[in-house]
Amino acid sequence: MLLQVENGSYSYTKENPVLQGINFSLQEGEILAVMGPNGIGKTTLLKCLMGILKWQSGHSLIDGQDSGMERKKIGYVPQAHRFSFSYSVRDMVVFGRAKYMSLLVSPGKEDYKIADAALEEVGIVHLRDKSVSRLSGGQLQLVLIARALAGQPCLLILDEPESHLDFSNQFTILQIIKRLAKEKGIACVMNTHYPDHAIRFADHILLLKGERYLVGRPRDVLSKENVREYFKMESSMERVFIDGREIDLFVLLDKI
Ligand SMILES: Nc1ncnc2c1ncn2[C@@H]1O[C@H](COP(=O)(O)OP(=O)(O)OP(=O)(O)O)[C@@H](O)[C@H]1O
Repeated sequence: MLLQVENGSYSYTKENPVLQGINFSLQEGEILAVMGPNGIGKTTLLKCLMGILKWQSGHSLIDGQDSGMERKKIGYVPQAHRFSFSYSVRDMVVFGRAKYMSLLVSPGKEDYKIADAALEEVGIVHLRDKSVSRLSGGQLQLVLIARALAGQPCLLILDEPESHLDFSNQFTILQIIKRLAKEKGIACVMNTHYPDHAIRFADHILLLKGERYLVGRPRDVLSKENVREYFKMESSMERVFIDGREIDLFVLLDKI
């Protein structure tokens, strides 16, 4: 078991508990999509997993060790907001090595080698010398994934990795995440607002709702009944065959 969360709870104020008694686990190479209405606690969960916020009860373990002690094993991919500074893509990616470097020490040959391999892994070697302030949103998202990869994580945490991207770039990013998970065995936890992305790319969904939550296979978690209860929407999921492929199609029908 790579990631294990046991009885995790967190609240910013006593009156409003955000996460209560969360339990789930993730194996190497598995993708967990975290879903739920706005303001329900998805980002808070990611922050607890990364140790930016401390669980108030319970804990999370990576490879059986407290995740606070294993922070180097976690790579974080924030949402892609434009940078105004003019680092090159390569320098930005080598920042992913910072956790292995002592203060005031510059990255060495080996760090650049690992950064270059990360650029290659996500297919952006051609952007290597470009300034990060001159990238499109999709390119920047790939740079942020490469930066996280340069840290050689076994757990990637991604905050809405496909937000602000056109549907083609959304697909590209999610395919890359899936490939990294399956080929390199990296476990991924990503927040998403898109049910069809979770169904297509995730192995499990964690659906949050106030004091409750559900965790399980996408098809089970996003059942008609659950979507009605958690999002107040009518929906339907159909299994279809297109070009010889079996695909679960999720459709939102109406607000209740
Ligand atoms: N620093 C903070 N202090 C107090 N309350 C906070 C703080 N950060 C978040 N909250 C509250 O905690 C709850 C969960 O916030 P969180 O950002 O985790 O939600 P979310 O599910 O990620 O939302 P969204 O889908 O809109 O991004 C919200 O009610 C929010 O107002």
